[in-house]
Amino acid sequence: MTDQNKIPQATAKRLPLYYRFLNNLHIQGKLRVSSKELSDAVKVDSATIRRDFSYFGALGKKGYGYNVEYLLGFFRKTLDQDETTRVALIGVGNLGTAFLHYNFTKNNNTKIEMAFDKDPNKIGGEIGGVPIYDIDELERKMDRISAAILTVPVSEAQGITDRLVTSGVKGVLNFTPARITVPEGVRVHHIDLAVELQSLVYFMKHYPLDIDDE
Ligand SMILES: NC(=O)c1ccc[n+]([C@@H]2O[C@H](COP(=O)([O-])OP(=O)(O)OC[C@H]3O[C@@H](n4cnc5c(N)ncnc54)[C@H](O)[C@@H]3O)[C@@H](O)[C@H]2O)c1
Repeated sequence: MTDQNKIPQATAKRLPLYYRFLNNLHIQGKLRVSSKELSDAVKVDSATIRRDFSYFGALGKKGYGYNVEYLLGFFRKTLDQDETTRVALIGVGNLGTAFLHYNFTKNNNTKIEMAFDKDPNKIGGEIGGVPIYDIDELERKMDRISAAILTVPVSEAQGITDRLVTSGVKGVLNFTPARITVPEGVRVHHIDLAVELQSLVYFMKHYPLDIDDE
């Protein structure tokens, strides 16, 4: 097994991107891929790709590129593709409902197994094949769930997070604007579309891609 500690975090973050693209190539029967092709597809410059891949012991050959099968084998092991991570979603509102409809299992190894809400009209229902339980039953229902998606109102975020942590959750994908606090050993990734949009607009203004406009 490869020593994952040797891979820098920035590289590790790109692994799922690479994996998804290579898996599609593999399905199409492609045996090799050039760093240029990869770069165009995943929007990472080819120098970075070459550096990333050198950590995996995959050195591209000039005029040949990278062996798709070898890379996929490596990524599967590193990303533990064989083992599905069980995920719970808390808050089946606008955002939560959209996530439940989205099939996360199509391309990777995560699966939303269950959802929770406090609205009696939603409890007992099902969206995208995922059962919706009463939030009061969180501790009782959570079985081998290691990650959670948080799509509740901001005021509920910390309280729910505390309960998730007590139930053994080790990672939270936080869509609420709340800056939640967790004990050491629990990872929180915060996703804010407003920030992403602002950043896009900033780059559009200050780093325009269309050189004719300059
Ligand atoms: N990160 C982003 O880019 C982004 C974008 C839009 C919304 N949001 C945030 O995502 C969250 C959800 O937004 P939304 O538009 O889906 O809201 P929503 O009001 O449609 O949904 C919230 C859901 O949470 C449920 N809920 C409330 N309290 C609960 C509790 N204690 N336990 C379990 N469920 C509970 C409600 O019944 C409802 O179904 C909000 O915090 C919002 O600010 C984030």
